[in-house]
Amino acid sequence: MSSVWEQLQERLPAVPAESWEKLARWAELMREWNERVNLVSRKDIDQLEIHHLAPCLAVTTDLKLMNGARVIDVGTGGGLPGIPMAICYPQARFTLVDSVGKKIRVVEDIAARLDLKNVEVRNCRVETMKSKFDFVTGRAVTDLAAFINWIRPLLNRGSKHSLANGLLYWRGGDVQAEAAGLRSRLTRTISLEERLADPYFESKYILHFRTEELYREVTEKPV
Ligand SMILES: C[S@@+](CC[C@H](N)C(=O)[O-])C[C@H]1O[C@@H](n2cnc3c(N)ncnc32)[C@H](O)[C@@H]1O
Repeated sequence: MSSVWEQLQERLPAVPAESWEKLARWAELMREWNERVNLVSRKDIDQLEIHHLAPCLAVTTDLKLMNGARVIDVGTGGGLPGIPMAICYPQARFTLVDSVGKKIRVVEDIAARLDLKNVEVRNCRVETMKSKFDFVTGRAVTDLAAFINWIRPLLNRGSKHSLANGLLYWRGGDVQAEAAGLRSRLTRTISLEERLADPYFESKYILHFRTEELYREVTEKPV
């Protein structure tokens, strides 16, 4: 049977070949830190590569970034999806934000030990951030309506990358029902089950909303 890394490489052909070595080193550092700080649930750490890394890497199939793209990972926790994305997109600049200092110090250490020069970390609540970004990413932070209200002011409009500037949110469950309760319309729904050819990811998605859609949450009156 092929190793977990061979499986990932087969399923994720858009991950640059030169990224895999750093991704393997990242997994070692995550396991080392997870002994001390709860970044990934202890019972799930054996499945780190499949359950946590693979869904973050799945975005590489759809998202191609131009040089100098700016991405903010909000509620990054132990650095997901921010660190794996920073490894795969060295041409882009990543800001990783979390309100919990203990987690941010881990992310800082991991980024330094991986020599990721395109990563900046911030220990703050996202609502206090002022800079502008092409993309916001988030995974398992809060419900979509609240998240959209926090992050909308951080987004630039534009469409020079393969996806229009906007929000990429990793979400499981009945996302169509949740999205139906929003005024922002989904721009694209990426099925992780399809991208990763694995039934474990049934009902798990990466949701893309272009920036303009997020303004519907505040500018349109309810019908
Ligand atoms: C469930 S964890 C998910 C962490 C990571 N994204 C992952 O997928 O493993 C949610 C994280 O969001 C952070 N968070 C929640 N609200 C936040 C806010 N307003 N600003 C910054 N971080 C926040 C929490 O501190 C926590 O680390």
